[in-house]
Amino acid sequence: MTDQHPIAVLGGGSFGTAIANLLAENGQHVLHWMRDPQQAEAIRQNRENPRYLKGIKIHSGVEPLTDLAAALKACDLVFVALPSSALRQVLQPVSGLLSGKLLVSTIKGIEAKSFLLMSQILEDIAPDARIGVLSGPNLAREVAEHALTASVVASEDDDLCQQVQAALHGRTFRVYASADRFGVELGGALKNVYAIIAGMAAAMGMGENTKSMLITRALAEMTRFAVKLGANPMTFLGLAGVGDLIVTCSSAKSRNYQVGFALGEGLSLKEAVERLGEVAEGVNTIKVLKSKAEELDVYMPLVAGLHAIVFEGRTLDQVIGALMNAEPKTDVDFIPTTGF
Ligand SMILES: NC(=O)c1ccc[n+]([C@@H]2O[C@H](COP(=O)([O-])OP(=O)(O)OC[C@H]3O[C@@H](n4cnc5c(N)ncnc54)[C@H](O)[C@@H]3O)[C@@H](O)[C@H]2O)c1
Ligand SMILES: O=P(O)(O)OC[C@H](O)CO
Repeated sequence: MTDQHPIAVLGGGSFGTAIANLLAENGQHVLHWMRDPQQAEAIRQNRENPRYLKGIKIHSGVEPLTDLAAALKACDLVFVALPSSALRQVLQPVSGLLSGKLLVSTIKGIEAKSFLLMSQILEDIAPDARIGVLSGPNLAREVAEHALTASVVASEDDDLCQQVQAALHGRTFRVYASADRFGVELGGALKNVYAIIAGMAAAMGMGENTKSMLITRALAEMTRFAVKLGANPMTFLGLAGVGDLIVTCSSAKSRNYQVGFALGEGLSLKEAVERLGEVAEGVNTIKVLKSKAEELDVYMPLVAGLHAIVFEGRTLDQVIGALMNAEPKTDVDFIPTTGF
């Protein structure tokens, strides 16, 4: 199904560019909003976004533009691929144009002051909009290079899910639907923190057993936290939970993993972030998550350990020692005891 209207993608970084290209390859006319006029002009001229997706040809159906109001007025379906730190600042001033729109956040972050997820911020800014999220194991470069990929669109609004599936589903990109917007979105935000830890472990030369332990204990920890917030633990067994956790904790293409790798090599957080030069949402999530876990009294030793290394001056050896010597725990917290 081809939408009558163009589709807007907000954000000129790697994921916005990858999503814009996918939509255009599916026959959609895409208005790709970015703040940088030079970047928009370069894409218009050269059909490439060299800073964020070097070497990827941008489809002729993608129209880069810097007039946000024009993009929003022309489109009903809007994908939002901005850094979490920019969301309010970009969309609050144009909130009057968002009423009735289908707003789909691809942002994997948490607002520090409020602990709101990005689709909750969209609700706050645009109470009359229809809201969804897109999340899953979706490294932008691999999406753009047509690696076979699956994602999840999540919303209480079934029609929104169907419209997103119709627009994005293609030869190399498969979109599953979920009604659990909160769980899907929370999984995407939480896994970034564990990818930093996995990158650190890789830099220290740790083995495959260690990687597997980290990913599995990360899943236990994030699920425990999510359940405390009222989320459905089963969602964490899907693409946007364990699926995204695996890819981000395993791939040097992940920016969060790269930050962790740099920390493991001995760089400071500031140096690691500067060397990356792109968004690694997990960096901001560490503090927010640590304090929320304490407030809710949820046991999150990996988050606490990472926080201790990055913000409390503890060494990797001290934290690893404390983690390995901690009292043994139960493997799986949420085993149903009836119904089998
Ligand atoms: N890159 C991926 O593989 C990937 C995959 C899925 C989801 N995401 C999520 O998508 C979101 C965006 O990430 P990305 O990878 O595209 O980031 P990126 O680092 O590749 O690019 C960020 C973009 O945002 C723009 N930007 C920054 N501040 C802005 C502002 N105030 N106003 C307007 N534009 C601004 C930058 O100019 C840049 O174009 C993040 O939350 C990320 O977690 C990324
Ligand atoms: O590069 P990262 O670490 O932001 O991860 C990208 C995506 O979230 C992977 O699904």
